Amino acid sequence: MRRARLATVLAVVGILLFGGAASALRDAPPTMAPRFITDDEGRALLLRGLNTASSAKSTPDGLPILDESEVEREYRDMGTNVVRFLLQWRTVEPEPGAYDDTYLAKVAERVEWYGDRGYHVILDMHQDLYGGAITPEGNVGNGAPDWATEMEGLPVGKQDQWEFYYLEPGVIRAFDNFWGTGDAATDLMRRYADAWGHVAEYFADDDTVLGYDLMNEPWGGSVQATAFENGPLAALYETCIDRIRRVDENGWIFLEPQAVGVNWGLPSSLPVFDDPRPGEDRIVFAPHLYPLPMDLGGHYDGDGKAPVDTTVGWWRDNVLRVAQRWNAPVFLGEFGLDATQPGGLDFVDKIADIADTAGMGWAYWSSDPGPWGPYGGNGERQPLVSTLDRAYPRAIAGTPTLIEYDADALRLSVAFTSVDGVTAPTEIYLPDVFGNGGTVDCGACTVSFDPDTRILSVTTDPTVGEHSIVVTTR
Ligand SMILES: CN(C)c1ccc(C(=O)NC[C@H]2N[C@H](CO)[C@@H](O)[C@@H]2O)cc1
Repeated sequence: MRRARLATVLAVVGILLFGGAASALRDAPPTMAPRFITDDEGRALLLRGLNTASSAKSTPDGLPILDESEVEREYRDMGTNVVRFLLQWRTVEPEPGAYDDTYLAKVAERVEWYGDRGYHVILDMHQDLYGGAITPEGNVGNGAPDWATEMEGLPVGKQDQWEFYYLEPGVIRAFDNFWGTGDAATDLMRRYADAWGHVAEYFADDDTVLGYDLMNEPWGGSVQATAFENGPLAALYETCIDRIRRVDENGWIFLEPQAVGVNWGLPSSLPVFDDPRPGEDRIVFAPHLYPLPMDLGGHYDGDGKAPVDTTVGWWRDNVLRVAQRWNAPVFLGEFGLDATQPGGLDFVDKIADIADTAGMGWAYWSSDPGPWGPYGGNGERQPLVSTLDRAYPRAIAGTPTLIEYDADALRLSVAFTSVDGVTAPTEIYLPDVFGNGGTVDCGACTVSFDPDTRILSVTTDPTVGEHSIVVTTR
């Protein structure tokens, strides 16, 4: 088994190196996402937040272990403005065609906790390894309900590394039957899309729900890469978009590429999707980032930094190429690590800096207590809190052209071009260390600071084309 695993690793590394080299030979990508998610005032949103929460994968009710005081604490400590909130298909639709609105009401209650604090909520239909029914104990996979899990008696052998369950015959068959790429032509994809239609109808009028992340880290089973992304995955997304747009014309729709390869920096070949809504498309490219050198046990320190920097560079360029091809915003739905490992906080800083300059939103994986999260097992604040507590422009009154935060110098620089009809102020979150509103250089503008929310509002003249705002400590 060890030889097989080594072969797998070497094959993956080889694919990655080839993919990276190929990436380097392609046209230079843009330096910033071509579009941004916008709010009702037309401002460009820069979303910063957490995934809440992995615990939802295993709770009987499919809800994250969370109370309102933890939402309050997250805002007070880190000033975040988005949450990627995990849903489970198993609890949305516990029986075929029977939707659990009691569960959705509990989700809505939690959405309100965030909305009361100025957050946007992205609903993530989460899965890992298809669903709980892939093993008798139900403690390996999550997402799909048992009734939608058709393994046809194929085995799922015990694996000491969870990722290897994806290669087990029973898991592959479950995915193939979902995608309709196996022998059994099932209607599971349609049921999944109908479930999204129900969720979207339930939240269509909830202004706190920004949109819908259609499937977490899709896996094609026996169909992989371009054949998967351009085949069954594209078909699922098109069907879900249709169901959602029948009931919600305004929710943003977050589409993830396949996880394998793209999480590490290889290019996605997802096709361009049509959004039938009136007005501008509201489709967001929503990849995850987990550099392979770190997935293989490397740390972001010493000699370990260079290979991570290289693959993260490929990831950024390939993601921006898709964003350019789609003319879409980018939301990094997951990045994270054991932040207590050597270089862990430097890695988080690096990714947050890249997302700033590329105009990408992000949700850190995850809010769950433990070494990956901002709080420890006893709720104690960990160094990651300060790393995530960054100044950032939550909402920008135009098209951003520069977003840069120097965490050492404590200086935030924002530049943007005015957009007709956008007159609401640019809103900037400032950590405590900036003092009461910081020192603002913004030319002819007016500023106000709310010491409770720590939001600096900068009103600029919409008749002036270009604007620059630099904030330093008071
Ligand atoms: C083989 N396949 C399909 C695979 C392998 C590895 C990951 C992964 O590490 N994902 C990163 C994190 N994302 C999930 C939650 O979305 C976490 O459980 C993982 O740590 C995904 C898929």
